[in-house]
Amino acid sequence: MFTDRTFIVTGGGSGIGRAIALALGAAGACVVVTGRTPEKLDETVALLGEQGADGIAVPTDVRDPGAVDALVEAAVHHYGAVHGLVNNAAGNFVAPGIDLSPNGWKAVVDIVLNGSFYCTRAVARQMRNQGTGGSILSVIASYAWHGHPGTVHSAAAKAGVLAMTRTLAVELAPLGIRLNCIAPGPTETKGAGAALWADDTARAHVLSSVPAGRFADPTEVADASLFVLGDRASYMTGECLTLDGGQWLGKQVYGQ
Ligand SMILES: CCCCCCCCCCC/C=C/C(=O)SCCNC(=O)CCNC(=O)[C@H](O)C(C)(C)COP(=O)(O)OP(=O)(O)OC[C@H]1O[C@@H](n2cnc3c(N)ncnc32)[C@H](O)[C@@H]1OP(=O)(O)O
Ligand SMILES: NC(=O)C1=CN([C@@H]2O[C@H](COP(=O)(O)OP(=O)(O)OC[C@H]3O[C@@H](n4cnc5c(N)ncnc54)[C@H](OP(=O)(O)O)[C@@H]3O)[C@@H](O)[C@H]2O)C=CC1
Repeated sequence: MFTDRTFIVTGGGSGIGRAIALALGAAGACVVVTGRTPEKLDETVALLGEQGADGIAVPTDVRDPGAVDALVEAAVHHYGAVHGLVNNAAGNFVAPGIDLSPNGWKAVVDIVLNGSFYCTRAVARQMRNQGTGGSILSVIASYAWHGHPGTVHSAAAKAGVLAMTRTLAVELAPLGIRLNCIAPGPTETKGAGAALWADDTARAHVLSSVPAGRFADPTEVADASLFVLGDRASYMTGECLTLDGGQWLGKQVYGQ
């Protein structure tokens, strides 16, 4: 289903982004992984190579719109076209909003909301030029709609990404470009562990909020992402697929 298609995956050097990149590669796609740390991207490309898949690393800071344009140009230069984008790059930490500095707010909003817009805009322009259509997936979180104490920057930014997705889904549908979100629940990654549940108490607290009683594995998020990105979801746009073990429906997110 993904053969002869090229996908850009931001934050593709770790965690969920790497799992999505590897799943896309296993399904036949050419994968352009991006992020700020070249070594992590090179590791993903090596893993793609081990499974017989084709991928390249293009280090980019998604906060820089010029660098994002250059990322898309590099993908086109190497593979000839771009058919999909996964907005996965993110920053996060726990801080009460009242104590958050303007720069702390900006650090997260710049990566999550502004970065996702710059990437979406650049890739959609390329798809328009190609006349091919395409599929864009943004990784958000259910606190985009219910909020969460301690992560006002990320919750607000993810809510912005959801609104961006729904708005552009309508604008870009005539061009054959679909935009959707996926909202994973707590997922076992080093990045989220360090940012959100760094000690055993915090980890147990997060776990207690998940009716399914466990964290997600990044491969589970990747499997669902491939469904949304691929042709089996060809009439799905402006939507958000939640896979969180029942966490937000359980309404225990705010418990102490
Ligand atoms: C209680 C929460 C439980 C929630 C459970 C809900 C279910 C799960 C849903 C989870 C959804 C989302 C998950 C994720 O997003 S996980 C992704 C985690 N990965 C990363 O964060 C990787 C990338 N991270 C970073 O790059 C950095 O952490 C950062 C975002 C900070 C950006 O780095 P940068 O180098 O650009 O920024 P600086 O270090 O220069 O800092 C900029 C300002 O931010 C302030 N800051 C940074 N860390 C903290 C902190 N821990 N507390 C307060 N303030 C912080 C820093 O001081 C700078 O501000 P000032 O200049 O004013 O000092
Ligand atoms: N794990 C979880 O529980 C959940 C995660 N999510 C979302 O899933 C996505 C992946 O998170 P996860 O895998 O857990 O965490 P990671 O920390 O592993 O992933 C974040 C990635 O973003 C990249 N990144 C950060 N800042 C930038 C930047 N300015 N430019 C380009 N790349 C950047 C990082 O690479 P580098 O630092 O090298 O740039 C890293 O690869 C995020 O969008 C997160 O919000 C959603 C719900 C739950």
